[in-house]
Amino acid sequence: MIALRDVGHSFQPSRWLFRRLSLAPAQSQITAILGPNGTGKTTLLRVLCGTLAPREGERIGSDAVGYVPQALAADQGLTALDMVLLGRSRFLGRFEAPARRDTARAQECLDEVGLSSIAGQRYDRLSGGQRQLVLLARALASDPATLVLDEPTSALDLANQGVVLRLMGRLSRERRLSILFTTHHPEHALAVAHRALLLFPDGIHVEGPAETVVDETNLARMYGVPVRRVALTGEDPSAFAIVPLHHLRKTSAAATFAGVPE
Ligand SMILES: Nc1ncnc2c1ncn2[C@@H]1O[C@H](COP(=O)(O)OP(=O)(O)OP(=O)(O)O)[C@@H](O)[C@H]1O
Repeated sequence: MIALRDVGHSFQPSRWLFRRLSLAPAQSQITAILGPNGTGKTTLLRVLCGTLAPREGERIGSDAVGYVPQALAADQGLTALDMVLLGRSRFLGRFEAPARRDTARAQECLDEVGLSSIAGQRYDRLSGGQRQLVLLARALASDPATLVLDEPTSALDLANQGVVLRLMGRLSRERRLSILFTTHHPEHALAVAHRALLLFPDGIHVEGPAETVVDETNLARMYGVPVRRVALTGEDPSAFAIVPLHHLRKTSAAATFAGVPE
């Protein structure tokens, strides 16, 4: 498995994004990473993947990590299936072409994210959400022990958010993958994650069972907005919504402008 011991990183002198951060994600465990914009979530994922050396501390382990970035520009002309096949590159020799089994595995992974019908379409012409799902399929095609996803639901509609959350649950249960993902949706963390890591704007972090640390107090402190966890009556007893109290009030200006009586 991959683990971090006492890592810290800063891009500017004496402005640490995080410090003394340790993580030891277990097999079959899902960890959600939450924090306001710019607190270092993507930076931490890069450290986890081994593509960025931390200023302090160490990354331990050499298992294969599948990384799903937020977005990726593609060479023109690559199809969705070509993109997923890139995930097989760690199994191929330097100038070796993918074998039939690699193509079959890539197709299987596209199917897993519900996109087998667009296998032949050009990746650079897909929608943002479709690209996000193709990148997830690419990571799966590398058959990783650890899957690291950067805001995997950010470009997805409500139904596809559910597809990805359910898929993460299934991969952790059935394939025993260790999964880490960043999100701006606390309810997604509570729905699927066993553990949660919260990055606060002052460089402090908290890690623990998701049910314990993703609470109203920590969310309000982290985002600087009061937050309520509201039970949804008439639903499953565990169904709830996380509601930020922005105290917004619409004016009637637009309706008046359009000549619509109030
Ligand atoms: N290569 C880099 N060089 C200099 N500064 C960087 C670099 N990469 C990120 N940063 C800075 O580090 C900080 C954290 O960036 P990061 O992308 O990790 O935040 P994040 O928590 O993922 O944000 P968001 O929620 O907006 O995606 C930001 O201030 C960003 O500008």
